[in-house]
Amino acid sequence: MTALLKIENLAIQTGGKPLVADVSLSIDGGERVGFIGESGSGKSLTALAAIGLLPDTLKASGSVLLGGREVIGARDRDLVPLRGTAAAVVFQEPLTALDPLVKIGRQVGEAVKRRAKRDGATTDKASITKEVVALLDQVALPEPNRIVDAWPHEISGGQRQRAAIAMALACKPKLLIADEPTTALDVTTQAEILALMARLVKERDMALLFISHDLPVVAGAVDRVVVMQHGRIVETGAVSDVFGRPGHPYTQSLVAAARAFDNALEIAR
Ligand SMILES: Nc1ncnc2c1ncn2[C@@H]1O[C@H](COP(=O)(O)OP(=O)(O)OP(=O)(O)O)[C@@H](O)[C@H]1O
Repeated sequence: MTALLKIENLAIQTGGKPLVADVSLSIDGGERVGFIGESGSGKSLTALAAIGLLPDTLKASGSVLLGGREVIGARDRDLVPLRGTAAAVVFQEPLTALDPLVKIGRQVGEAVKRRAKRDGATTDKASITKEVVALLDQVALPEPNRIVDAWPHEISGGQRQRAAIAMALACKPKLLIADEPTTALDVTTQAEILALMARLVKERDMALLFISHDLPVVAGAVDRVVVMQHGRIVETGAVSDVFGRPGHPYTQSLVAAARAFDNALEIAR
């Protein structure tokens, strides 16, 4: 089977300074992979490189095959058809994806329309609206008919993240990249969004690249984990192996910190 995403020897630099080095990683259809590591370890840059969204000031080398197409060095217009279809991204802050000046229904509708055009399906207003409402319903937004007409600031942070997920799903991506999708949310909402993503990934048989610095969150969301430190992969393997018997000192410290936190909660109970 061809991998959905195959990264080989990825390096990212700025003005000669290495930010990411020697990253190789492959994700097959339906696989759920977690990226874990401290802030600044290169997780987001690796994910952006995977879909060709690195800022122009950064230089990438190596190879990134997304849906069988080389991303590094490709022209942006050649990558546009891959984005949303081969892979779609959900960012930490939903307003990265949502335009604050455009109503939710119209934004999700634009994404649905792009998909319909690509598939040669009808793009009349009634069918687009119907699909938008169905998508908002799938991400469990209450009263989707009202939310269609809402501005982003009129709904909660958790609801905005649900709307951003609906937009990401509109093009039926094979791989969903979630970059700290719950970090900006309160704990209860975090749990709801994680449960939603787990359900959608399963129902739609998508692969998942889940980026987080929160070890318990990653452990619950994926099967395989990649640990990054200082721009390099230091350990990779099945969640149960890496977190159960961490080999690298950095992973050991992450696991120890998560255990200490768990114990503190236990004592407080
Ligand atoms: N546009 C940029 N120009 C220069 N350096 C950058 C740029 N974007 C990120 N960096 C640097 O690259 C390194 C890796 O950043 P990256 O955002 O990938 O980390 P991360 O692991 O995703 O962290 P976080 O969890 O905080 O998002 C950091 O040192 C960061 O400061």
